[in-house]
Amino acid sequence: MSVRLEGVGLTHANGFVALQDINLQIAHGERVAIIGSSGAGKTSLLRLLGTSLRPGGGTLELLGNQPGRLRGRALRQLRSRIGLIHQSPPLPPRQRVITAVLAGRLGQWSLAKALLSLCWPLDIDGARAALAPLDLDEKLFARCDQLSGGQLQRVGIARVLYQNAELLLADEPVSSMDPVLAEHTLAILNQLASQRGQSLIASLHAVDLALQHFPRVIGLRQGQLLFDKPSEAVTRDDLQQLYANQSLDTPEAPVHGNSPATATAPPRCV
Ligand SMILES: Nc1ncnc2c1ncn2[C@@H]1O[C@H](COP(=O)(O)OP(=O)(O)OP(=O)(O)O)[C@@H](O)[C@H]1O
Repeated sequence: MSVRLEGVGLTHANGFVALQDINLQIAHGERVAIIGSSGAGKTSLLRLLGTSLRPGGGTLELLGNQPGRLRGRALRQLRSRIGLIHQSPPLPPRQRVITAVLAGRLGQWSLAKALLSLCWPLDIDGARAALAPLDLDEKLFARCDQLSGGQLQRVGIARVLYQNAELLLADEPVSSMDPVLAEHTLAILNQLASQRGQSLIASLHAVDLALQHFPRVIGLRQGQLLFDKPSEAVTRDDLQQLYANQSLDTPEAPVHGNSPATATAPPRCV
């Protein structure tokens, strides 16, 4: 299994319960989209899988390891096998695109090689090859602050493709792209992940893209799994239930309770 969660919950530092009783298994090489309304917990789930957050309860297994039991080098090794694609890639503005892409392998290189690569790009051909399918190879030596938001997102994707991780986690990876580019980029990402046997888990607001590109779709609502099924089995009712916005439907917004389970609107008087 690439990912296994059993009864996993997540409470943020301020006490907000973002995820509850998540049970999920994702096999090696599977491609899964996570959909759900704003605040449903998609990013929180991806951050758990990326090991930047720890579950408050339950069992989390990633690539055969329980990250909570790992420390130091072992944890770094596990992280080097996981590729993170951010909605806004955290790239230093003055950094060259080539350096940003090559940084994908910093976790796999020796300290000396990593430091050298930051000063002097070591694998120009490799970086170009990662950018080429995303039609960005002509920006190889551009500075990151000279790129548009959509181009930066593609640099973030190229960096993870160069990393060649076993598990790819993408949080709204095409949100800054126009519809045609978003479609093209998601197609390339899915095609490459599929060819390389990598698992790909992506959160998306664009339901049509999720259904079109991913064989399996998970619906997350208020921190809980509402459905988990093949994309062709997702129904209009599933989506209506997923996106039914109780706080918008009700005349008065809820004022008490800060967990997804308790932050439901009061019953309506008819
Ligand atoms: N660091 C944090 N501390 C406290 N609460 C948080 C934190 N991060 C997220 N939350 C809360 O957890 C809930 C889930 O947030 P999350 O970012 O996972 O949702 P999301 O589904 O990714 O939303 P969006 O689609 O808007 O990005 C939200 O109510 C959010 O306010």
